[in-house]
Amino acid sequence: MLVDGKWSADWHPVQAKDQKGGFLRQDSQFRHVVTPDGDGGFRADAGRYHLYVALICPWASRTLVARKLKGLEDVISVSVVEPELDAQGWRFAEGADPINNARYMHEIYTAADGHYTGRATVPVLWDKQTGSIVNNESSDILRMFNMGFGALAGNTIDLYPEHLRNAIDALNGVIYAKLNNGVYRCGFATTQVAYEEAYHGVFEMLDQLEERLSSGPFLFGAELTEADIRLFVTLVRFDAAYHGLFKANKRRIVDYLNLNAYLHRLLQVDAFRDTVNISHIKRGYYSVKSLNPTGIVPLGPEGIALEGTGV
Ligand SMILES: N[C@@H](CCC(=O)N[C@@H](CS)C(=O)NCC(=O)O)C(=O)O
Repeated sequence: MLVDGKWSADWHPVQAKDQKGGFLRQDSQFRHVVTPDGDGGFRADAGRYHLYVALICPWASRTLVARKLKGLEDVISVSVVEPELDAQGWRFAEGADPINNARYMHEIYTAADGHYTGRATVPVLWDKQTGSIVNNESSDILRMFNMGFGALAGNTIDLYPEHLRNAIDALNGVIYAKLNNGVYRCGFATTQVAYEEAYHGVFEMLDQLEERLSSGPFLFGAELTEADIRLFVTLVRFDAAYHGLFKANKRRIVDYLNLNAYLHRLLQVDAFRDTVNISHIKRGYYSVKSLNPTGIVPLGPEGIALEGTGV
């Protein structure tokens, strides 16, 4: 991580733990918002913003799905980091960052704030005009892509409709705690007790969702919302990475009738399918040395040989 703008120690997935040895995720620090009229300082202009992502990362993938669903591909450009994290975290291949010409993601953070202390996470929404980070919190970026770009968006689908907002927020909250972040708490637990607590939460949530999706097609019936995006990015990684590497191994998604059908339903939509890259997902997660010291990437499971275009 960065301490006062300097890369301080080799990258490690766990920097903070709770009293039981549970994994704690850091809070995002850049929380500005892009709006159609720029009243908060960042106006939605075509070509002004750049999105930094990793295709292994569920949080970054949320933003990629939303960008594509809203038809913002020509408005917001993208850079993709290499799937494997090395001692300095996320790395760019030669030429992958035409905006800042960075070699590592942490350079984007120090370009925005020379005294930044924290992890250099993706996604990041970068403002080319002021040379700064607008936001590094995927849930904010998702909402910005839904409404903040106004008429620049290529279509009018509303992923956070007024009449469902409270219900979406409530569902997002439990799915995040027990499942989206729950799988990480399972994988990065440093005690048996923390692991078991996280494990039970993951499968309680999957069981509840299996039930909920018996009447679909989406989490809120016929309306596709941001809650579906946030669930999808975890489901699509589950059998390939979380079941094995993170020891979330009571069941796989293919073992659930409704969840599996839902996952495949979403995969028929370009914005979902095209932003998935299973090879990046497997290589990336299995490169985490503390969980997989040999770095061997498993060949299985079969039946998920899904290769999207990346972005
Ligand atoms: N709250 C952030 C979390 C982002 C996050 O943790 N991203 C991970 C990748 S999945 C990351 O970049 N980790 C690198 C690190 O922690 O050093 C969000 O949702 O945007």
